[in-house]
Amino acid sequence: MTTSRIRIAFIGGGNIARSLIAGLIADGHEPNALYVVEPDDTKRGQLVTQFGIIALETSADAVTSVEVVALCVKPLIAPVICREFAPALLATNAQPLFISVMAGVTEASIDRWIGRPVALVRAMPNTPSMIQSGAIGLHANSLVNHYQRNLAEEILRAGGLTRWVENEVDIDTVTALSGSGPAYFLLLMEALEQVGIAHGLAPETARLLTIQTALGAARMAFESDESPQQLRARVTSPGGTTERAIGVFEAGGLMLLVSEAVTAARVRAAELSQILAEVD
Ligand SMILES: NC(=O)C1=CN([C@@H]2O[C@H](COP(=O)(O)OP(=O)(O)OC[C@H]3O[C@@H](n4cnc5c(N)ncnc54)[C@H](OP(=O)(O)O)[C@@H]3O)[C@@H](O)[C@H]2O)C=CC1
Ligand SMILES: O=C(O)[C@@H]1CCC=N1
Repeated sequence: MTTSRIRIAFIGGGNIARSLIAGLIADGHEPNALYVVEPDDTKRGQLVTQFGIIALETSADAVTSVEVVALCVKPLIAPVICREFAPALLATNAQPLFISVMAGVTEASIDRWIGRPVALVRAMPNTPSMIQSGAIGLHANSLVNHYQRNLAEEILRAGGLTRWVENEVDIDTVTALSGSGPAYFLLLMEALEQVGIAHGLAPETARLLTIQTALGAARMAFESDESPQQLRARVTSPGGTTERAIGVFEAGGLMLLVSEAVTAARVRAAELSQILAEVD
């Protein structure tokens, strides 16, 4: 079977599932091989209309008839959904590959809620996967075979760039860096746009200049062999305007602030793991 016909069931049809579904379809995946389990009637209807995929109300049928189950619900309802489909899974010989995108939900917790160890890849995508520009960290447990590892990578690559990490705990760092990362860059863009407007630019001009600057900086960093630091030095003329602005960022402790913010996100991922480790 070609990968484009592999049956994948998404449990939860929210932001991140939609990003991945959009990426897969843009990459040529057959919509009628994609299932989404979503309790809300209106959302189910929208998913069918938008993507032409198959929407189901409950997960039990889906998990026993697909090759891949993608767990895309909020971390705190992970125990509920695993327990919802576990009896159906345990009653059959179905051995789907599980892909979990849930922040802070450990492989051990998922095994415990399902009631037996399963082949599981933890993936940490981000919302730019919607336009195939995602950054996605992956970790496989010991039950994932070579074929499933390649399959998981191929599925997630439809959303953007993929990188495997060595240890499961590294997924918390990926979550804090690139999972949440689009929000950090967008926050800076919000700030630049607002200050442009405050200094008299037309709102549309401030927004477009900000967006294009972010895009240009990202593309330059992506396409160049030089580091962001080296590229930054080329914008920063001695005695010029950039140097003055960078001085203000440095005096305000930007590097430390970024470090504290990313560490806080990582700590939150670990907290979620801890809270959920206590749920049977
Ligand atoms: N958003 C992001 O940038 C990223 C998110 N993640 C992870 O992805 C996961 C999903 O996040 P996100 O997509 O933003 O969240 P959303 O709230 O957008 O999506 C979750 C979806 O699950 C649905 N749902 C609730 N209960 C059930 C159930 N019993 N069975 C099936 N579906 C159910 C919700 O429906 P309803 O709203 O009707 O309750 C909702 O549509 C999270 O675990 C998060 O950690 C990972 C990387 C990035
Ligand atoms: O904020 C969150 O918890 C999720 C995980 C990474 C991005 N969004």
